[in-house]
Amino acid sequence: MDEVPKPPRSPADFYRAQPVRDRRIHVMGLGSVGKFVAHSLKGIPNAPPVTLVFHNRERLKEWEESPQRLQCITDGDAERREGYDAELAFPRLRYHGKEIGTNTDGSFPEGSNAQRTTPEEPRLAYGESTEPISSLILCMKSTQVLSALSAVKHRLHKESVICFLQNGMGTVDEVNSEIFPDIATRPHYMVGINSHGMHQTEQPFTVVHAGFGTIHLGIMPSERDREPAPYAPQPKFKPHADPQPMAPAYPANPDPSTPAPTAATVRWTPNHRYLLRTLLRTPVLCATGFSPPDLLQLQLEKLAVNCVVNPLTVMLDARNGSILYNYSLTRVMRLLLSEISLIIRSLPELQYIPNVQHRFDPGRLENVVVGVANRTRDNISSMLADVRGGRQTEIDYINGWIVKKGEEMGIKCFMNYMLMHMVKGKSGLIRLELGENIPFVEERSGEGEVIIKEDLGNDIPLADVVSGKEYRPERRE
Ligand SMILES: CC(C)(CO)[C@@H](O)C(=O)[O-]
Repeated sequence: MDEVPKPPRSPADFYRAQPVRDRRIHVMGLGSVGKFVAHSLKGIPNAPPVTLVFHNRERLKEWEESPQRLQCITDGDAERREGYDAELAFPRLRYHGKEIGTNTDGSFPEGSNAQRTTPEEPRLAYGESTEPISSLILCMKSTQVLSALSAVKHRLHKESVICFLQNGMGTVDEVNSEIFPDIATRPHYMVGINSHGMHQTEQPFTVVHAGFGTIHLGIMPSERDREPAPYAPQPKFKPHADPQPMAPAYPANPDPSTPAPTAATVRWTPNHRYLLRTLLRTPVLCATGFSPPDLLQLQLEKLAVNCVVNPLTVMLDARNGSILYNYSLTRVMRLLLSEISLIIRSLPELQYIPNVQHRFDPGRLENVVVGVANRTRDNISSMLADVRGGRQTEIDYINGWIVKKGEEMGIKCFMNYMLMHMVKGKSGLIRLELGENIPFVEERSGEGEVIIKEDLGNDIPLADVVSGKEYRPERRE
């Protein structure tokens, strides 16, 4: 009879039994987060090979003509690291949720819906690669994940691991339905929540690490290895006195159609384990690992913060601290949080987790939001920065996710729906203004700064002075 292989007893046994064959880590999305992560990875002992994946030819050329170093500035000290490989992967353009391909130079093919990455047509542009990718960290904004991932999907296989480092929720679901619909060949996933503060400078390939934070990491159980059911934590202890299982204060399963939980244990693949351990042993990242249910709750807490701070700072065009100590804005915050709390507390995947009703009650969420707004009071939120820069915002993955979940559960989230469209409206206006370079509201005659002339005298009728009929005020340019 064949001997059944024993499960590995320690990480060392695991590595011996299932060695990591490919240590290379690809980083896509080379904004401040991508540069920071790639820079940090090269600072550890026995650093992994890191490939920077550029999204356009000009940027790759700029890199190749530079000393090929990433620079991170912390408290005024610049640290340069080198030894990176570089590649090119043109994002696939998407219109109305559909991929419409790209030319070899990355430009949009006129009137074409052809995709160039079919196996029969493997034409490669300079810098492109067809090598398989084992570990990929995605650092771009949620809005760019689908088009970026599409460009390398043929290089990812069922043992690859993708680490998502985006704000908001819903990206992974979109990737599943749009990029990897087949569960049998879908790569494994990890999710990270970043709270480091970073920004870019004029200097190329440089990031400023302005606020020390953490990265909360967790692996997502693959649907291949388990039934798609809510995550349930393994019971850690049993009460001695009472042989009955512990019952939460709220009914564990208010919705009879919700499937029963399965065990929260996950199957670790070598790539999973390797990428997670590599990120955990990178001190600057301050990364910590969490179980899937814990990570989900941390994501939802961050979502609640982003649902309030980000759109309000956009509408006010002000720093994060502006929403504090303001009676009217507190009313707005509470209305938003009452909807957000209801949606989160109704999520079927949280029903088996104890204390969810208290952790996500509106009062506690308000404390969390106010705490973050206070700690980051001098920051410009990422959404406000996007709106000011004429870029697409992540609102669909923040308030939009709450609205969408509400629709699925039959709960109407009016406040979040309105705020989402206010942000989209404002962002659209600014993008038009920036794109066409036309001032949107032109002054009418008689409007503008009024300069009172010294010699008007008392004999001029007040009405004429005010209307500017006879003595039209001069305007300053
Ligand atoms: C917490 C937060 C709002 C602080 O600026 C940040 O997540 C952001 O800017 O999106």
